[in-house]
Amino acid sequence: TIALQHGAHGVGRRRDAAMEKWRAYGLGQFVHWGLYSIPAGEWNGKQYNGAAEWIKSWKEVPATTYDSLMYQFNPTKFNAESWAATAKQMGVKYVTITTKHHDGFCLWPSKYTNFTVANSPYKKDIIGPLVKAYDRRGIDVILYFSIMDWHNPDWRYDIKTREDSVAFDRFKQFTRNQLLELLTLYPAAKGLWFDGTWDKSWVKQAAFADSLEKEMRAMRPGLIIGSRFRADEYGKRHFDSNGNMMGDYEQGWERKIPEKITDVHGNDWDCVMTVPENQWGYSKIWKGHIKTTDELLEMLAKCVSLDGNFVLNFGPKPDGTLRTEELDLAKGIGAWMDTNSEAIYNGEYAGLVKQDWGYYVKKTGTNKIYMLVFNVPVSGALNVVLPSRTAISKVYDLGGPGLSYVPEEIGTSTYFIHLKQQTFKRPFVLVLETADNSKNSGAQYQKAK
Ligand SMILES: C[C@@H]1N[C@@H](C(=O)NCc2ccccc2)[C@H](O)[C@@H]1O
Repeated sequence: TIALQHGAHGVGRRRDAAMEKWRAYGLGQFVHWGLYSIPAGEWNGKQYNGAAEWIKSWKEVPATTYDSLMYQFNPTKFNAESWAATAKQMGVKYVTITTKHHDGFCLWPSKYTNFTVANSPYKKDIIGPLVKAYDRRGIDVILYFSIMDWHNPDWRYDIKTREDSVAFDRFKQFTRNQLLELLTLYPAAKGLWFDGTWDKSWVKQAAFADSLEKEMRAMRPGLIIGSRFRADEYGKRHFDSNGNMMGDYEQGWERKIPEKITDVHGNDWDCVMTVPENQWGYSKIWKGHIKTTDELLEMLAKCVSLDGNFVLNFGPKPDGTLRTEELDLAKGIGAWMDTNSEAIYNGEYAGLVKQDWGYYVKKTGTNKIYMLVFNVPVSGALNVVLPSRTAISKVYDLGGPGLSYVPEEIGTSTYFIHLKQQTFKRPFVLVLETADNSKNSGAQYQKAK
């Protein structure tokens, strides 16, 4: 191993209560809201092809003109309680909310810049009411913060000159001030989701970022910070020069999901996902494929089956309301969660051979295994292979009370579960209870029917 001054602070998973709770969330909500929600991917009647929250970087958009959008920010229909109620009904256990995106506009009245809600027609703090509304419903709040800040004149993409260095030192103090301000103003926040940390200027700040991370953790014991915050002194991000993960969970899964368990290296992680292909902020026109409820449920199942959390993004409208498509998805996911959420919450990798019919989730600390079924085989028989010396002791359908199954043993710890109906409209969950059958030598196979 390489001697590192600013590498990972620990090896392996955090075992404290705060992180155990984070690990158990399963389903989360992301909220991207800010000045970019006003143009919503369009400028002077022309569509911007990139992500709506990046429109300030579009050559057609003069930065100062973009910044004057602050004088139009007046979400008269904003109601934190209704956003939180929608999230509660959807079944999310945590929410990640943008406090400041790359454009530099702050949704809280920061005293370190004028580019905040305080100087908009709306005037009021947005973050405070959101933290309160979600927190009192038992939904933990994580604050998203972009290090990259296109509004602050001291921001640099790289540090080449003495002047760059002097300016960026001011920027680092500004960043530290804002982060300590957020932790002070919103003590209920359980974590920080950092973004905009890939440019050389920040990657070179291993020492500063390391001490800032330590300072924030000291200020808020249990604080959860992901792998995207800081690099080690060799510029290594997410995993340090010894291959140890930075931070408490891997933050590399942006709009993508790991395929197999070895892709996650035994770490905690979350996948953040957009409903359209690549729009986080509100975009007037959603181009390309819009994910359906069942697609999103399958992504959720896949993430939880591989030891991760699935975080679905919402991009509220400039008036503060949620768009219909997102409300409908929240309702559809919520309806499925009403019946099946026990297969999602406190779920972990079951360690079983992956089958085509769907995903296994093991209930942490139990021998209960859930089968989340998305693809019913034409045979109607779901194959289950358990570790040798393990048997199925019980199988029942989470959705159909009283619907239970007698598995057919077709080999050592190998079974078919014969479904009783052919067509299913929605993904469904079977619950497996297993037992150790090591005492049975040469188990008697059920005669094939
Ligand atoms: C959570 C999303 N991250 C912002 C972004 O700039 N992503 C670009 C990116 C894509 C993949 C790895 C790092 C950065 C997007 O604008 C969203 O805020």
